[in-house]
Amino acid sequence: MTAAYVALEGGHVIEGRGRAPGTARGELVFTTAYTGYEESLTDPSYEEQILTFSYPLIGNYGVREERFEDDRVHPRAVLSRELTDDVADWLESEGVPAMDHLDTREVVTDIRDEGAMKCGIAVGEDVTEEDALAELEACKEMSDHTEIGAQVSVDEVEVHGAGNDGETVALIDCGAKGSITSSLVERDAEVHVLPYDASVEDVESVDPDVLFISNGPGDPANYEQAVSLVEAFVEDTPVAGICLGQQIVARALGGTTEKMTFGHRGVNQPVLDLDSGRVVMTTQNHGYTVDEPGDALEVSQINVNDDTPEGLDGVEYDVLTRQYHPEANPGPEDTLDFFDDVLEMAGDRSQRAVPADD
Ligand SMILES: NC(=O)CC[C@H](N)C(=O)O
Repeated sequence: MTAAYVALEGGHVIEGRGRAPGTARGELVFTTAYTGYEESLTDPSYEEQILTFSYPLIGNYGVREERFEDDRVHPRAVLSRELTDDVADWLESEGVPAMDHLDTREVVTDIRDEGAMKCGIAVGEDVTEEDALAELEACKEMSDHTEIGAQVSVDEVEVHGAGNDGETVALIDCGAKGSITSSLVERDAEVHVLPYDASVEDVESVDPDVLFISNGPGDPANYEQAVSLVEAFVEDTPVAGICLGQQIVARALGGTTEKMTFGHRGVNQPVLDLDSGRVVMTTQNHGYTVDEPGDALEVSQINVNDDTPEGLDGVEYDVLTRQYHPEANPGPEDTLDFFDDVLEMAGDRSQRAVPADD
């Protein structure tokens, strides 16, 4: 049996069974999702994290590329009670260490008590506890990954749905899940995917009907350029955001963000819409949250478990954001109408922009 050790912040080491070799370090988090492991493992928002699945059996319906949200696995390592060979082989081929046969209830309880924490992992024929502890020692705080956007963004502009007759979207790619783009293209939008550090001129050259800030990994405080884009465009152009995007929009408009203890990661987070009184089940993956939205934004939706802001509306400006993942993938599709609402908001703008008859 291949040896496997995971070292938690504070030095507690847990032994398991090696399933994919290698050493790694990252912020230890857990998801409660019981399906959707292909989507979660390819979600760029897990960059620089080590993902623990609390559901005990992962991989029982194989690995299919059409489910991927990006072209590679993003967590630095994977912990599970039981991983199937399909998933273990996939992770090995991606160079992502994985272990199973450990008590993931213990790991999840530690994270819930102590918060998302630094972690080191070592898996292989000859590895020792010390190898996992050395990784832990070298692990950085998530907020110290200041260039994390560059690790996950496109390098060049990509256009999806070219020639579609719907709205034009400038999607700032801070680590966007593929299904955000496809949800927009399915609704006839032409989506210009721009790098996370795109300039005001880059966005102007697209002349978008809506500026859309994507999800992404790490601390929203490390996305200053995206914050300045929202500041530059919000008076004249509708603005939308998902997850990291909500946090960036809030920071741009006078709000603040903070780190949560262990965050929300799963596919059954209940969210209350304050206007309609309707509760929807949502997919989530975040460790930061909007603390104060600021005067320019009002909270439209809250998390039923802890009252944190799940949706923000502009008070004067056309702004619509969600902390959860309305595109699902994985998870429930209760919230896909967010994309209709965003494109309707964008359409109102493009109609305003039509020159008056003379
Ligand atoms: N899915 C996301 O966009 C995550 C946002 C941010 N990195 C957080 O952890 O809160």
